[in-house]
Amino acid sequence: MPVQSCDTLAKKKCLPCEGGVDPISPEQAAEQLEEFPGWRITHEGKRIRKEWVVKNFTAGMKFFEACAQVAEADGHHPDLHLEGYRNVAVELWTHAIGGLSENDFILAAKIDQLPIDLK
Ligand SMILES: C[C@H](O)[C@H](O)[C@H]1CNC2=NC(N)=NC(=O)C2=N1
Repeated sequence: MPVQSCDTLAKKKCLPCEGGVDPISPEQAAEQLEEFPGWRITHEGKRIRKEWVVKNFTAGMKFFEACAQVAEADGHHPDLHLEGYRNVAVELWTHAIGGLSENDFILAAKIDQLPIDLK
């Protein structure tokens, strides 16, 4: 996958993924993440993750609702974490291939454009 800007990726739509393709390599993922401030690679290169501290629990839930809208529109879904009532994390990976695909970076770009009430 060639390195793309967040803007370019945010204009794309996730494609249905039923498996049968190789995940993006950790090296390619690291290169692509240079375009994504605040995101990092986890799980030996199989996921990407970003964390925020939001104003309060409601702000976290509102952010998750906005993430849900984007996920449902694109048919690709994040893992959402809300701990300690305001520590929010989003993890993205393509379950069908057990690793990262372009879909994960498309969704990350769209999630980064969502409103979020920070602490
Ligand atoms: C057909 C459709 O692409 C699949 O059911 C989708 C749904 N959402 C998904 N979300 C994520 N993160 N990974 C998947 O493999 C996935 N598969």
